[in-house]
Amino acid sequence: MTDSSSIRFPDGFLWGAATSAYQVEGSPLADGAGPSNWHHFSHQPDAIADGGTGDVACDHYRRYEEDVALMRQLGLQAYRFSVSWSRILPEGRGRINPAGLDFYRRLLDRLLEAGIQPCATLFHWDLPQALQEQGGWANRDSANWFADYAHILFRELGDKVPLWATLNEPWVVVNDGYMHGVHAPGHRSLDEAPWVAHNLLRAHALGVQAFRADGQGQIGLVVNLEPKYAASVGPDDAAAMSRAHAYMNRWFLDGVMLGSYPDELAEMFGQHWPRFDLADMALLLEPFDFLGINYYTRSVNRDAPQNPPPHAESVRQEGAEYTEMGWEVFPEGLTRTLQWVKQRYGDPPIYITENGAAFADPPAHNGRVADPRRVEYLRGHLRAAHEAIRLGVNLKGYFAWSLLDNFEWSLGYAKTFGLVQVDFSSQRRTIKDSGYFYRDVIARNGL
Ligand SMILES: OC[C@@H]1[C@@H](O)[C@H](O)[C@@H](O)c2nc(CNc3ccccc3)cn21
Repeated sequence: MTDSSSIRFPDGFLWGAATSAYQVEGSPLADGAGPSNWHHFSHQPDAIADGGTGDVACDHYRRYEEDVALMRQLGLQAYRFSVSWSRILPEGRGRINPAGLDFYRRLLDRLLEAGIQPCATLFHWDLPQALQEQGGWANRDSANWFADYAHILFRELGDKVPLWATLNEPWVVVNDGYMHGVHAPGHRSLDEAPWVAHNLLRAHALGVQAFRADGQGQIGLVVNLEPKYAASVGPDDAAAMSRAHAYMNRWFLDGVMLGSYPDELAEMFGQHWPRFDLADMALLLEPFDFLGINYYTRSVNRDAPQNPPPHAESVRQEGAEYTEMGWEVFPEGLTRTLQWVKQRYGDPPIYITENGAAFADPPAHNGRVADPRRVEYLRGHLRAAHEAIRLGVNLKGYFAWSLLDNFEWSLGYAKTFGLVQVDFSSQRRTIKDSGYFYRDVIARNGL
């Protein structure tokens, strides 16, 4: 039963949609750009479910003006995108590629002309391959490479970007790229993973310091959070839930908000968990302006001692609705997560920087794409976000994931999250029913 009571968000609440460079741009080597580790990884045999790569994607590098026009049609107030590091610095550091900067200047100018606020993420997983070959995030120098890159963007683009994010979801880089090997660079190393996490957070902190010296506007960190539940009332499953919570939700936020890592991590990594310098942990506390939270689902966990950290596995819930990603539709988890962040980390300003769902959409017919499940997913999560505001959470805005159907990393192009359908054979865009629903939400500033 859909709750039909109308709700209104606070005046000035920011409504946007999000993408990332490697998932939408295509033209990965155009105009002097260097290869990223995702360009390298996606071209490895069997790395991507459907054999897809980011070589073309949504062709956004060339069609960005058409896509900004779509954003205007949707009435977006903001657009969250990421900058391809290897377009700016083809070797990851040193020589700057002016054509790379020029692309983002053109995109920013079109956005500002359209009255759309840019929200730029510096790193959304696509590390220059040249730096990956020097150890990537496992190399302690990576934090300095990132700070130098950030400094260039703040200097060259800073007058056009009011909202910056340093990193998108460091947890996924560690978990998928270094623990399970299903994302670039495809490593499986209990020794590398803790150092990669630490260097990512050092990079974030040095990036914020660079911003304080050269930037304008506000800067934040984007993390993915999932509320963890126990599959049973037994102690083993309760402990598994606690480990899973520490591993996904607390690892990075405790690091940058509390200056320490959860004790459970040293316990679950054992001899693989390093001793971190106190000076490093003090650096991590560099204050930033907002927290970006990416919310999609919850997970229900049971003990799984045979698994790598967190020695837990998720349990499918009978009777629950699931998306094409196998993620339970659980909007109440968003309210709970936002409240948890408020209470644990001192009520920071928060943007929901990603929320959305992959469903099997029908092909466009007569200029329409019926995606009722996505409409209901968005409706339910917007209600949950509003409930969090009612409970006192300092929620400043919401970005739907995603503006466009796009390259879903190791899953290729089969999983579609867009408010706008992309026919990848013709590159034709069609606004889905969920896009028109979201347009009306923005126009009403509510439901
Ligand atoms: O999977 C949908 C999106 C993805 O396209 C974005 O690039 C990325 O920022 C993103 N993060 C999540 C949520 N976190 C997550 C959890 C487990 C594995 C992978 C991602 C979902 N998504």
